[in-house]
Amino acid sequence: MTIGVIGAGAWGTALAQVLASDGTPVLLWAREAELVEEINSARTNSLFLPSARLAKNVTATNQIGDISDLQTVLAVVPAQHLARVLSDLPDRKRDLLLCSKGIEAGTGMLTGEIAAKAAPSAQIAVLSGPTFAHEVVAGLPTAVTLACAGGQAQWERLAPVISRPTLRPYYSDDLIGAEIGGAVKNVLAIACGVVDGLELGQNARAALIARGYAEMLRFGMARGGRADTLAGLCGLGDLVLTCSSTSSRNFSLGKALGMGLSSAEALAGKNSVAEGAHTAPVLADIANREGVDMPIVQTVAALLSGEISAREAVARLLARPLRAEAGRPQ
Ligand SMILES: NC(=O)c1ccc[n+]([C@@H]2O[C@H](COP(=O)([O-])OP(=O)(O)OC[C@H]3O[C@@H](n4cnc5c(N)ncnc54)[C@H](O)[C@@H]3O)[C@@H](O)[C@H]2O)c1
Ligand SMILES: O=P(O)(O)OC[C@H](O)CO
Repeated sequence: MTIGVIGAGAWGTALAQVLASDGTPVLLWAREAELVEEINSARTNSLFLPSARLAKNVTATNQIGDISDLQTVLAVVPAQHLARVLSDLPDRKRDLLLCSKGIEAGTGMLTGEIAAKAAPSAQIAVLSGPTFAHEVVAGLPTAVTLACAGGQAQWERLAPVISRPTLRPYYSDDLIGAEIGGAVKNVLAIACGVVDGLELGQNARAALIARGYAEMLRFGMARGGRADTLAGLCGLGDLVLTCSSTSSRNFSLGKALGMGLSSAEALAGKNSVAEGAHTAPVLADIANREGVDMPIVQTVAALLSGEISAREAVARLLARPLRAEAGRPQ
């Protein structure tokens, strides 16, 4: 059974390759015509994942209609483009796995809400977790959360289709928790990158991870997600990964901000996406509106907009009133 993958960025390419590693045919939709040609002839993706060497059972196409009849489709385009791209895919009853991590600017929609609108006949699942694409494509062991809207029945259908010796999914039925973990950790990784850029030390980074996790939990639970989901691969697991490495585009963006660049300077000329830069302002707005205390997220949004400098961002967080660590803010 052929698996469809929409989006040939780093993550779509890595997923296509790992799924093809047992001989399964994979059809990969790339937006860039020259990339289709490169994947099908040279079996590489020099634009988004230069380390990848793709199996011959990965076929690229520029026509999203070619994916139409496939029963299992992974959507791996940046969250800001998901609605547009899905609107080009004929709506069918199928399993649609959402693999991007972000909140749509303007609407504040999570990827599941975007997909429910654009692909109402599909049964949705969210695949998320600590997953650097270059490690997955190299065949290194990786575990993810697979949150299934269709519950156990969908999981039993999808688990054998998605699992591979180096890709281990864990079942969840909490789509909101899985989506929020992935979206919020990107913003927190920017904050941790700032700490690195300013050379503030590892104590500060660990403090940001722990206090950031408290923000992720508050927001996730306010939106109906569960704490045990956010304690798992798609929440804490991904937070720790992304906050610890310059392999993360979000962490690297934060590091550049910490070193004194503006967000425009730090993002200039990049063809890869740092989702946290798009998610931070909309997440900060939603948190404000809904009264969810998210000081780190608010500070990252202010830094990205140029309202404050990196040093002012740190000073702002350190000057907050003292409070209890656990429970609701007083
Ligand atoms: N790279 C990773 O390691 C990784 C891992 C897990 C999840 N993700 C998530 O996967 C999603 C895709 O990220 P990526 O790393 O594959 O992307 P990328 O940064 O490697 O590439 C950018 C992607 O955006 C697409 N794009 C650019 N403009 C577009 C437009 N107007 N319409 C549609 N598509 C457009 C490009 O075709 C390309 O596929 C993001 O939400 C990201 O957070 C990435
Ligand atoms: O490079 P980043 O910051 O987009 O992170 C990639 C993945 O989401 C890590 O799980």
